[in-house]
Amino acid sequence: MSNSNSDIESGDLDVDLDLTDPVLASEAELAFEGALRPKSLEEFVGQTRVRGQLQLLLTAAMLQQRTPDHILLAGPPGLGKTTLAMIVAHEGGRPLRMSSGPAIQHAGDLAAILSSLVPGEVLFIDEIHRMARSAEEMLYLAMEDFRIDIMVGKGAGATSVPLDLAPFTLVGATTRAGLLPNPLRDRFGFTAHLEFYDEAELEQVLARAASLLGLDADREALSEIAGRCRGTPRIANRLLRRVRDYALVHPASGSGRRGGRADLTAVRAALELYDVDALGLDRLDRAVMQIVLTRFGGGPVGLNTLAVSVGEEAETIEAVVEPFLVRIGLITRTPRGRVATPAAWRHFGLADRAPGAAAGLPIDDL
Ligand SMILES: Nc1ncnc2c1ncn2[C@@H]1O[C@H](COP(=O)(O)OP(=O)(O)OP(=O)(O)O)[C@@H](O)[C@H]1O
Ligand SMILES: [Mg+2]
Repeated sequence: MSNSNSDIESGDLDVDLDLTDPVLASEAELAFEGALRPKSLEEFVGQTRVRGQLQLLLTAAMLQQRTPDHILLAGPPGLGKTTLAMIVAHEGGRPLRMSSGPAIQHAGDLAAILSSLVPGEVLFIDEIHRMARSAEEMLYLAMEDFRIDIMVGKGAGATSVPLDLAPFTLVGATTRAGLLPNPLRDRFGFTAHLEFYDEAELEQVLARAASLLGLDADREALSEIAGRCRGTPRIANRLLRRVRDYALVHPASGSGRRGGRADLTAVRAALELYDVDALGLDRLDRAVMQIVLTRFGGGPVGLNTLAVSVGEEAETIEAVVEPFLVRIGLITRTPRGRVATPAAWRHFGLADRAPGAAAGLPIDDL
C-alpha cells in the first residue's frame, strides 16, 4: 500500500469493492460501463494488432457484400470483448443479438435463437465455453452451413428436419479459450487474443472517460490510476469513478469542471481508501499472494489448494487473479504449482523470509 497524505484511514471503513467481478457490479456500475463503451474501432484504444485484423476482416466483407466470418474474442475479463462485439455489429450497420453460454443449456435454446436471426445479424455469445455440449454440436453445423437439424418426435419415430438459417456472424467471447473444444475453435475464421493494456493506453482510456464524465483530471493523476488498474480498462474506469466521487466530496481549492477536479493527492487518497495498492493489487490478489508466501513458504502450490485457501472458485483464481500476477512477475506457473518470485517477497516486505534468505543470499539471486 502506498503512502498518501490523506486524512482518511482505510482501516476505519469496511469497504469491499470487487474491482474485477462483473457479476457483482451494481446496475449503476453497469450503466456507467455502457456509457463509456467506444462505439467504433477508431475510438477503441490500444489492441492495435487486433484492431487492424478486425478492420481488414470487416472491410473485406463489406466490399464483397457478405457477412463477415465468425470471430472468437479471447482474453481476461474487462479488456473489451463485449465492446468489440458491439463494434463489429455497429461498424457493419448490422443488428446485434446478445446471448451467453450459461443461458444456452439445451440445443432447443440455441435453435430458438438461430432460427429467428435476420440476414446479416451479429450473434454474440458471451462465455461461449459454458454452453451445453448438445448446443455446441448444433452450432458446428450452423456456423459452417447456416443450417441446423431439428429433431421432430421421440423414440423410434423421431426424424430430423433440416432448417436453413439466415447468414449470420457469430462473435464468441471467452475468458478460457483453452476450454473450447477444437471443432468449435476451428470454425471461427479469426481468433482475437486480447492483451492487457500498457500504461500509455490506459491513460488514453482514462482521459476519454474523464472527459465523458466531465472530470477535470491532470496528467499525473491519470498516470497514477493507469499504473494501478491491472492493465484492464474496466478497472481503470471503475477506479476513475471512485476518484471522481472523492473529488466531488473533497473539492480541491480552485476551479473545476462540473464533475470535479482530481489531482495526484485525490487519486492516492481515493485508491488507498479502496484498498488498491501501488501495483494495483486488490484484496483478493493480496490474499492469494499472502497464502502462497506465508502459508506455503513461496510454493509450489496447486491451483485448487490455493482456491480453497482463499475461499474462491478455482476458475476465478485462474481467469481473473493469476494472469495478472503472472504478468507482473509476482508468481510463475510450474508443473508442480504456483511459485512466488523474489519480486513477490520484496513487494510484501518479506524478503528476509524468502527461501535461501537465511543462507545470506541476496534476494535477486534466489
Ligand atoms: N479499448 C478500449 N478503449 C476504451 N474503453 C475500453 C476498451 N476496452 C474496454 N473498455 C471499457 O472497459 C469496459 C469493459 O469492457 P468489456 O465489457 O468490453 O470487457 P469484456 O472483455 O467483455 O469483459 P468480460 O470478460 O468481463 O465480459 C467497458 O465499459 C469499456 O468502456
Ligand atoms: Mg463482456
